Amino acid sequence: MAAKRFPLERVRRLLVTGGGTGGHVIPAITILDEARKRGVAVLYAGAPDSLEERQAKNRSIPFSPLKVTGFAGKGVSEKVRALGILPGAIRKASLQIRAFSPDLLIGTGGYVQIPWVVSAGFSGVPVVLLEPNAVSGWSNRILSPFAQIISTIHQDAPYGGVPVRGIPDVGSVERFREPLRIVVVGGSQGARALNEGIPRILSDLYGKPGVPAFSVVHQSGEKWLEMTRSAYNGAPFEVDVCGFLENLPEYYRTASLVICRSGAMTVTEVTAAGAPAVYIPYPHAIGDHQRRNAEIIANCSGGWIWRESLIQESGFSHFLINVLSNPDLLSKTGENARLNTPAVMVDRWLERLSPIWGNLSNA
Ligand SMILES: CC(=O)N[C@H]1[C@@H](OP(=O)(O)OP(=O)(O)OC[C@H]2O[C@@H](n3ccc(=O)[nH]c3=O)[C@H](O)[C@@H]2O)O[C@H](CO)[C@@H](O)[C@@H]1O
Repeated sequence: MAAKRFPLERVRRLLVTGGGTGGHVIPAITILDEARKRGVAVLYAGAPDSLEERQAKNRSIPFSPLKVTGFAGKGVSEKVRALGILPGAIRKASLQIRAFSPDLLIGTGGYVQIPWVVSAGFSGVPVVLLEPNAVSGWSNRILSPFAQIISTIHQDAPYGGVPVRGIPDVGSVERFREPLRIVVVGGSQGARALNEGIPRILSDLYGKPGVPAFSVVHQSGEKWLEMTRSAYNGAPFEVDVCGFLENLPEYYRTASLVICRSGAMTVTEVTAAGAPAVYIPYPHAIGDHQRRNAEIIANCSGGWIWRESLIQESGFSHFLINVLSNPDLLSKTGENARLNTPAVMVDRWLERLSPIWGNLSNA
């Protein structure tokens, strides 16, 4: 079969930058994999000894490490140190950009992208920034003057949507047959509050009148793995606790209920899979962006939001009993989520950029 045309056909050399957390790394890898499949020369730029470097190495994607420090939420002295590193980092990024000579740079977020986006902007390389959150992150906000396109989560915006590797086929999935499958996900680093709270809550409600039998998969983050495993000791149901799960969308595809944080990619993948979910936003996220991510879906009746500080109260257990015993409600909620997902197949997302890219390269 003939290879599909690369949507940005004038792009022969693509530089992607962005990292720090899974929410920035996963879309970067998705875009890089797709471009490489189309015969485009790629380079991934991020921090040394990081999740992005490990993911690039696992896939043999050429990686350019550059040390930068974050500013947001830091004290004054750390901010000054971060600013001090920046000019040198911008110089190094400029040299790398000159050597690699990309036709396009795509930034997927995080402070690691700053020197690359600034250098690309000054070198006349077109820049696309992806913002997968409902509220713009600080690095995207300060970098926006360097970008030709800022891609947002809004499907109806000209360059909107969040690129994913696949939209799960859920046609034949029987989500609500007993035992139900509950998937608990804390995000790329895990979530302490979910690891500490959810095992006891689920253990207590198992076997309550009206609650169907269920099994649990719990992604804890590597750091909390042992603690979370012991929190499930003696649980009356089948449970699998993992630090990191390689193919989370596959778990969402068959989940009866997901209990999770509301990081941008988590919301994108859960909704793309049509999974009903209880979102428990990280309360200290900058600008409360996790709450805003979840609100977009909850406002379409595609999920529920619970405040972290309330999950230990009896109201949360009653809520879980109510939804678990109501397959119609679960099913309708999952369907609403799927209809309102920000997820777009990565090739389609790249195609959406084509018109402006065509104009730029003719300019
Ligand atoms: C605490 C915090 O500030 N978190 C931020 C971080 O979250 P975080 O890094 O947790 O990001 P997301 O929830 O957006 O995405 C996690 C990504 O990692 C993948 N994954 C995760 C766990 C695992 O075991 N296996 C796996 O593959 C998921 O499939 C997903 O693609 O970046 C997001 C994107 O800007 C933000 O919205 C979040 O607020």
